[in-house]
Amino acid sequence: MKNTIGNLFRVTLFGESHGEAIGVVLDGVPAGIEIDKELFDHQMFLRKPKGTISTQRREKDEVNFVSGLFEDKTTGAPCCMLIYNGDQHSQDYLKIKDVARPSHADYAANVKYGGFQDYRGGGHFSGRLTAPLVAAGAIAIQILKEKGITIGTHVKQLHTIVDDSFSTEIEECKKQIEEINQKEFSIINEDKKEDMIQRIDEARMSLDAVGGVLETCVIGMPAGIGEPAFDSIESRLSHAIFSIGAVKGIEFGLGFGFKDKMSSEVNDEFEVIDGNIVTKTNNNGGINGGISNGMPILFKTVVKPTSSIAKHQKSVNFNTKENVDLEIKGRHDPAIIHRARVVVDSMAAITLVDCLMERYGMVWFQGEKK
Ligand SMILES: Cc1cc2nc3c(=O)[nH]c(=O)nc-3n(C[C@H](O)[C@H](O)[C@H](O)COP(=O)(O)O)c2cc1C
Ligand SMILES: C=C(O[C@@H]1CC(C(=O)O)=C[C@@H](OP(=O)(O)O)[C@H]1O)C(=O)O
Repeated sequence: MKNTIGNLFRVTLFGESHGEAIGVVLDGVPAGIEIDKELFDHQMFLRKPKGTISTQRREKDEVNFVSGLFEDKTTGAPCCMLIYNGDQHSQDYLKIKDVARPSHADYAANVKYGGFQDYRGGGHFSGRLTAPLVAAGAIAIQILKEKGITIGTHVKQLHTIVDDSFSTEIEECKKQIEEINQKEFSIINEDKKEDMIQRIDEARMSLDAVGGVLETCVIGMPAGIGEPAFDSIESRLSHAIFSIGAVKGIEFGLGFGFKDKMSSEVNDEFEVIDGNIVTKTNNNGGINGGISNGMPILFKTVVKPTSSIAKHQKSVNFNTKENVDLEIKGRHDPAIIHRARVVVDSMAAITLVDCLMERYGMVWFQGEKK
């Protein structure tokens, strides 16, 4: 299994949804950082399921720092964060242990691990594993914040309901990011919120699920970060964002919208404002040649509808090789997208800290000497 991402700021993910615990080891954490407890707890809170629009599994998601923290500050040693599981209903999975849930990882994992994988709750493939990613991401977000870099993600589209986009005016966009980062349901145009929540509830009541599109903006990223070709910021971010279950697509800036445009319509022309080089538009999402150009980094992520739905489906028993009728019991998210938004922020932050470290070194982030 490949469970580590990052070059200098490295995240190793472990655990299973119905095992004793899940967690991360975060290596390359600069020393002397005092964890902002309020920000940390807030990030964990944003991922937690609430109400009827999320899974009914209720975990405490308390993060235990096992190492790397001394007298409230990071020591520079690997930071191991552990989250105990407590609300598993493993019997829900016993009956379907050899049946592939359509669009989930069961069949593929069974082939790869020869049936030894923990099938309960999707095991290591569960969305539950995003809790430790958010814990690691909270530290990355704090590190970026201290350097004036902010990240925000909102539900741009839920099924067919569309939210406004981030403002093209940087100060206004910064304000929007601050606002959405406080919201449990991340949306720019509040008038759309009830419709979206209702759509998720309708999906749940009809034993179905919905997906959508997240839009992410990073402001304050300095120009000149990233590498050409293989380690472009686009590839690094994509690698990280695709580690989130249910993500099926990502586009930067105008992305697929470039397909029917003329260059003269979409080229980002440069200009100098108050001595700073900026672009008039940002169709390239703040990245040229794989390297940041100082404009906001903009990308969209498609999150598919949750695969485990209660509606009757056709599948197979991969042991007996028989066709079977499947009705999934259990406590699943009728939509993932509103919880995934903070996971996207987290994975983006982890990636960008890593990219910044490669350019400026770890000392750039280190706390004041005692
Ligand atoms: C926060 C979060 C919650 C999720 N909840 C569920 C769930 O309740 N039921 C489910 O079938 N999939 C859920 N998923 C998605 C699965 O983890 C994912 O579909 C599965 O691992 C297969 O990966 P793939 O969809 O990327 O192919 C969730 C994902 C995330 C990020
Ligand atoms: C528990 C969480 O999400 C889980 C993600 C998940 C999946 O298949 O990804 C399936 C469900 O697990 P279970 O069937 O054990 O209730 C969700 O509840 C969480 O995110 O904390």
